[in-house]
Amino acid sequence: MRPAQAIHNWQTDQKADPNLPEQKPQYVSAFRALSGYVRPHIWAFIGVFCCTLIAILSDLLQPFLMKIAIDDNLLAGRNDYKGLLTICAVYLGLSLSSLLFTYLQSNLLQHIGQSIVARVRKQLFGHIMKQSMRYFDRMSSGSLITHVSSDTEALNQFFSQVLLSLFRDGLTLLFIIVMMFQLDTTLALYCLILLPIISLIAIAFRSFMRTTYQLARTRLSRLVAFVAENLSGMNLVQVFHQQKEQEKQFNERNGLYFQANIREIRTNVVFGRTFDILSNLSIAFVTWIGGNAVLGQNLEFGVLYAFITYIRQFFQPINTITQQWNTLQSATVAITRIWSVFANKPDITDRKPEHAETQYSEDDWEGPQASLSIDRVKGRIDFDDISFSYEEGVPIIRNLDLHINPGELIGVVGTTGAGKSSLISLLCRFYDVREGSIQIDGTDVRDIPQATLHRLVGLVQQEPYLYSGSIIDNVRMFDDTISREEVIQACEFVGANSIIQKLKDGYDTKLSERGSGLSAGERQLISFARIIVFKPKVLILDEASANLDSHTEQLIQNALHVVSQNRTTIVIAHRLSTIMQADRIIVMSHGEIVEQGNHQQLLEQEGHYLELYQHSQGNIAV
Ligand SMILES: Nc1ncnc2c1ncn2[C@@H]1O[C@H](COP(=O)(O)OP(=O)(O)OP(=O)(O)O)[C@@H](O)[C@H]1O
Repeated sequence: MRPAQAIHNWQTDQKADPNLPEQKPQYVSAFRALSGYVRPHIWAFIGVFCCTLIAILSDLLQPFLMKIAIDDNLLAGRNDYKGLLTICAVYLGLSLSSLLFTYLQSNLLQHIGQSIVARVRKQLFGHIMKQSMRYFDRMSSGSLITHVSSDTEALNQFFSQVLLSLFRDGLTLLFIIVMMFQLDTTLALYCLILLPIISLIAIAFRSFMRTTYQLARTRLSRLVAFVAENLSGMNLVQVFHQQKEQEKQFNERNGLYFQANIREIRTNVVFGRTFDILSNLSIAFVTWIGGNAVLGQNLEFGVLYAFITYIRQFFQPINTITQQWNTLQSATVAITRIWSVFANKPDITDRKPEHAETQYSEDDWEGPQASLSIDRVKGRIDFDDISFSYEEGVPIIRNLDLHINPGELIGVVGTTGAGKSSLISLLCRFYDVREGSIQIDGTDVRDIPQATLHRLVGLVQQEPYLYSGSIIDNVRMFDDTISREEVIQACEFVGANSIIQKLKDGYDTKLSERGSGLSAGERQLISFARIIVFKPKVLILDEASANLDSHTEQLIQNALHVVSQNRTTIVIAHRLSTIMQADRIIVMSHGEIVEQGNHQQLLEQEGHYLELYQHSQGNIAV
């Protein structure tokens, strides 16, 4: 596959130069990485090349045509009106052709750029989705969002601006030089003296402008971060009457951004004018040298006219090419960053069955491990002497043994940081154990395809996540094969129906981001309904630690009761009242099980559980 080849190229290049700092543009490897994406569009690129060529030639033949009109017609005194009209018609045709082919070239290139970017973005998102939780622990969501949005956009700029400019402006410069030599070698050589001077000035200005541009961007991002922080902590700002202080800080940042912007605009204007002056000086220079030659009858007037026009056209491509240097730099950094995401292989993957050539999916889960069929799973869970740590040398769970019978309701309690959530993360295979094994009905979870495992094990999280969308879609997780009736039935089952009916549009009520229009308890009830419609064999509930009102708490208790029927259930409890009726309660401390038994037995042991119970009776959170 071509993108795979591109990634391979990128990885090879990284190995070849491992000491390069991450942010430094690596032009060669970036271009090599892109090659795999470019190949499918090769014919479109050839089309762009042809259009560009025709557009450039149409532009550059116009002064030449004027030269013919002046020297061969007007100054030759031939009074050839027909010839003049033909020249004017060809001139018009060339202008139209330039317009048409520039339009085609730009449209085609935009289309290629956007197609490549859409493909990279799709693959990038898919790749990120496959990463394990360990990866998300390391990567901030902010930087991942940047990779998927702005970095891919920088890729688009690479095609639509950098590539186009290198291509179009490079060719234009080349053709102008060829035309000049074609017209008059001496005058062309004089003009070439100007080329390095103009280029040096343009480069110097560009690098100065880059500094001012970066300063403005940095100040803008500080301003945006400040606004974002204030919006998310708005209640704190209001409670502590910080409005005036925050406004003062905002004004300071706003002022700095304003200054940076003004500096950027000024630099832009100075650069633009300097370029204009240089252009005029060059024209004056050519007019003086060329004018003398015309007066001495060593040069035709039409040639001088054409030269002056070419000199005018000479500046535009130099200006654009130097402008693209910044874009090229940021695009290559972006490409390097995108490919560093691609290069990261997910550390939790489905194991291949023996002798299989390809990664196996849930459909071919019929290997030696596949004696487990979803419908026949009873829900026995064995944690066999497991040990786990997030970071090397910092054990979180140590030699833990826990055997849960099918249909058992297990409560897990313990102090904060005891390792309760980590235990269920291992069962869901968000992480892999370092030692020991976890089995469902005797099959190691590492041998179960992840898609199947996540169908077997349903998780209601401490902070249930609701998506922007209707309640119906949130319950059935956008799976249209689940009918509206099934959703309503599930909601009735867990007692969420009466709450949903009271909402403005009932089941069609659109929830805002993360379901912020609902209370924590209501969100939990909806996620219970989700569990019911997906019918997992094992249910894990990481109970919300937030205080719920007694009515919602009762609703949740009832919901838990109904969803745990005939289903192995593990409840991580923050309120002991939730699990007092559990078949067995596990007490964890520092990654170990220190006590287990039912509520009464544990109270009688007069150990950790009793202590937690007494705390909870005193309304202190466990
Ligand atoms: N992603 C992570 N990376 C590194 N350390 C982590 C991570 N998640 C949890 N920990 C650490 O692992 C330990 C156990 O955390 P865990 O969340 O399993 O505890 P818990 O018993 O569920 O606590 P709580 O009751 O507060 O939710 C804690 O010391 C925590 O800081």
